[in-house]
Amino acid sequence: MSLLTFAKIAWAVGVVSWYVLRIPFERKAKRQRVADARHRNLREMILLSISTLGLGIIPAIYAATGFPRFASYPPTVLQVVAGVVVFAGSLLLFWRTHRQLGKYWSVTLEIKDKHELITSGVYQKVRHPMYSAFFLWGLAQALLLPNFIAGPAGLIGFGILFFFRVGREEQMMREAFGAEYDAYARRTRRVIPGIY
Ligand SMILES: C[S@@+](CC[C@H](N)C(=O)[O-])C[C@H]1O[C@@H](n2cnc3c(N)ncnc32)[C@H](O)[C@@H]1O
Repeated sequence: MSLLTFAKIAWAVGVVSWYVLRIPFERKAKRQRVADARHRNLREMILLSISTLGLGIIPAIYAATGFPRFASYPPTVLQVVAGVVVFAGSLLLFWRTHRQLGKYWSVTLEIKDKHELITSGVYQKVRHPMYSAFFLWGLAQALLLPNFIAGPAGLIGFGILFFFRVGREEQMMREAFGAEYDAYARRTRRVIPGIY
């Protein structure tokens, strides 16, 4: 098997693992009644579509067909090994964030019935560890797919979702939790502990 084929398979295994890992949490979260869905709107759907394009559709087309071929370059062993390690770290972080958010998790922005603010564990130092995990996934994609378009598409697609969503998510949390969220925001960063 060539290094390129191995890298593409590693990327696909990572994506499928993420999908499978999420199934039980998705079921659990769906059972919880939604108290505030004001922020679940067309803008959110467009942002989610852009993210899916970058993290799923563009790399899947590249992995299956090699398109766009002109933007491809030969991968190195170090790059592929780093990609596998980063994807594994991303999946571990996903699992931990899902376990901690539990029934309060949602794909879009919403507040559940009797929603509680989680501030411990992976939520102790950063307010958006699940988004940190998505950025790690994007980085793993850039390392595993040696193509100047399909590789960075995940970081760009998810980056657009993140930067247009994060302020609104924090505003929604502030409205729901008031001073408790303000205090939490003061002692944490968004996605990188101690930095941002
Ligand atoms: C896709 S999840 C992402 C959560 C968080 N931004 C993260 O990156 O870990 C979005 C939902 O999680 C919920 N949420 C976000 N931060 C939370 C927290 N610290 N405690 C409880 N629920 C939270 C919000 O209700 C939001 O609709």
